Amino acid sequence: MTEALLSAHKVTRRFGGLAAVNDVTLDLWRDRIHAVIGPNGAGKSTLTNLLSGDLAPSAGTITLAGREVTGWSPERISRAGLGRSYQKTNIFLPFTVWENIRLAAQSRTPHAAGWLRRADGIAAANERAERALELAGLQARRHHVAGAASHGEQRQLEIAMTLATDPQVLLLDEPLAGMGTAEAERMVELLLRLKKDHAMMLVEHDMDAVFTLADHLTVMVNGQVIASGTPPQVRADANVQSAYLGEEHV
Ligand SMILES: Nc1ncnc2c1ncn2[C@@H]1O[C@H](COP(=O)(O)OP(=O)(O)OP(=O)(O)O)[C@@H](O)[C@H]1O
Repeated sequence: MTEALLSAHKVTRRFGGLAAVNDVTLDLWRDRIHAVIGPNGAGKSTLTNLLSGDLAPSAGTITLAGREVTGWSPERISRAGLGRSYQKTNIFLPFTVWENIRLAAQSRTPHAAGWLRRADGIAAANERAERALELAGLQARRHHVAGAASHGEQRQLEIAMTLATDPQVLLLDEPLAGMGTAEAERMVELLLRLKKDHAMMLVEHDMDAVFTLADHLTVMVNGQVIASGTPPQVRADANVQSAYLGEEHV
């Protein structure tokens, strides 16, 4: 059996007396979407920050593609194969869609000495950017100024910029936030396309999308995992029903 691409083992993060993430264990596998859900303040963003290296855990270990990465900087974790989209946009609005993706791809180019190696790096960055543009379905928007793109297209662009760094693991923080029905449907299709070559963790409040997309669900409340399993298993869990889902998905 192949191993998980990303594993968090008994990860805890305290802020003073508060355990925002408390003893959380979770595995992300290629070709699977793992949704993390829970009410506001449950610890989902803190967990994402721990996995991406934006925060260091107070306890526990994180392994990425077979290497322990606990305490590594976000840049080093990104180079090791983790891509993360942020709730707050990282897009340069005056630049075109292509320029934004190209810049993200270039951030992965080593600062090689010598013009030949630099030229190789530039060609590789162009290829990564082309692939990301196509995967995200933004070819027709290539020359559009990012600031003039719709909200849904800007979210697609954020994902394309993440893809341009060639990640194996994707952490997506509310990719459907603020979207209308048609935009949300396009994003769901995109995420299903991306699942094929990536391990994906999805933090999302849109329960229809979560139950459409997720192969595995982890439910957090007050920093702790209260349930973890397939969507039918989680749907049937009495604790989850009372803590979070209410009646509509039962
Ligand atoms: N830097 C920080 N310092 C102190 N407390 C924090 C910090 N970041 C988060 N917290 C607290 O940790 C808890 C978990 O917050 P977190 O943002 O991870 O929850 P969340 O599930 O992502 O919520 P939401 O769905 O609203 O984004 C909350 O009580 C929050 O106030």
